Amino acid sequence: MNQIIHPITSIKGSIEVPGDKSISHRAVMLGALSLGNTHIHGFLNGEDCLSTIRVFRQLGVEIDRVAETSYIIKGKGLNQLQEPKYVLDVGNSGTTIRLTAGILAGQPFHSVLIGDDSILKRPMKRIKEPLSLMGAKIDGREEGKYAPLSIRGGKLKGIAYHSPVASAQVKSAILFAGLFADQKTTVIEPFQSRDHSENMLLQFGAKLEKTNQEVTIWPSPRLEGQEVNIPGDFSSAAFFIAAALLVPNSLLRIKNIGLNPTRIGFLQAMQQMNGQIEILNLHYEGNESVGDILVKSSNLQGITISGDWIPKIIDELPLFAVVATQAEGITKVTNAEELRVKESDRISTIVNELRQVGVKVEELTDGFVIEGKQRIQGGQVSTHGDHRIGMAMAIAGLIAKEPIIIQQAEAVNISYPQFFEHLRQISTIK
Ligand SMILES: O=C(O)C1=C[C@@H](OP(=O)(O)O)[C@@H](O)[C@H](O)C1
Ligand SMILES: C=C(OP(=O)(O)O)C(=O)O
Repeated sequence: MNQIIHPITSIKGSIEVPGDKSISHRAVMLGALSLGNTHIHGFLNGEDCLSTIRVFRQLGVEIDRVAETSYIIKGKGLNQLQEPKYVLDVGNSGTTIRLTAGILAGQPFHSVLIGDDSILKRPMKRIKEPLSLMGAKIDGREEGKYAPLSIRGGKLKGIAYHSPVASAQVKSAILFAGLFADQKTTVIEPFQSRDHSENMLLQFGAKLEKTNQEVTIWPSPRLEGQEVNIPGDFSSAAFFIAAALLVPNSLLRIKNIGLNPTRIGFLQAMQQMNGQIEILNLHYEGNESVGDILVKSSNLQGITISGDWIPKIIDELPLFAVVATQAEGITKVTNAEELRVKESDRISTIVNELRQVGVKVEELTDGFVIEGKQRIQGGQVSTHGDHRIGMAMAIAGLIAKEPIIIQQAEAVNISYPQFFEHLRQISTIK
């Protein structure tokens, strides 16, 4: 499907975005492992989270949709998942395959995880290694480098693991496996990654201790079903933050957004670049901070981002590249080599798609450099099947000279099916 994005004159009004993708996955998984029912409100009905529901249904969990974004998960407890008859297909979702692998590592049965062409290229050694050290038998294509993954789980040993990457998916897979271990399990990260798993494990009654870069979990006798109210996804809100900052005469309120400090590196970057952004109505929902974001059009200044900032802005970096084209001076991102192993190689994809619409970008092995205040031309681009590339290029289209046509635009259904409709609602067209 092609989607045409026309230049607009302003962004106005207020908007709510769908539920947080990371939290939606985890609510299904921990709900499945708990005793009693888990009521989820504000679930993201994007393809990735629907893949998680499908996989856990195949593991014998009853999951009922009771309203548009509300589900009841009828928990099986830690030890009653069923051996699946068929392979488990995670679609496009890295979070589903890696976190589910952690849970399956603790199950006394065999299972196979597969996914789409993009999943088959994403690195799996990063979870195979620690889960194998814990005692699970895991194999995959090219000596365990890639899915399909075959897992024979069982009784696990607690380990202390220094993860070579700052990845919440790796950390969460190990912590979930740690629920089934014989003693405590510790994960140490080079930089802190998002901590939704830790927050939710605590909410469901697990024994866990954390500092910024180190988390320890103890094996659990049981988890208890919970009420989970999922806030809007900051990573989805980020597209509208960028739109309101870049399009002149804009004022936008984005309501009920998750503002977990490990997720809002993009917000901090925009503020450091002189973006006029206010947080209103800040409060806690479960263990997560939530609030409204008020954004005004702004004159942005270039900045440099690297190191511990990267995990906190990781999914917003393609969008950050689009914003950088409009900032005064030079914007530079380094240490972001993880971008190359996402749904697409997000460094080369965003660099190439921006070049398609006339932007000059320097590609680095671990990031990019963009000199700002460039005029974006119109033209044809493609998502390359990557939802975040599609939405980032749509924001470029709002401020381009001519319309931008986005090919394979259906990719946005992975994390934000209503994205184009919502964008239209807040846009004033020329
Ligand atoms: O745990 C999660 O929910 C996620 C972790 C991040 O991936 P990594 O763990 O690979 O960094 C992020 O890019 C992804 O969108 C969601
Ligand atoms: C990288 C992403 O997700 P996942 O790893 O779950 O496929 C993303 O949503 O940008």
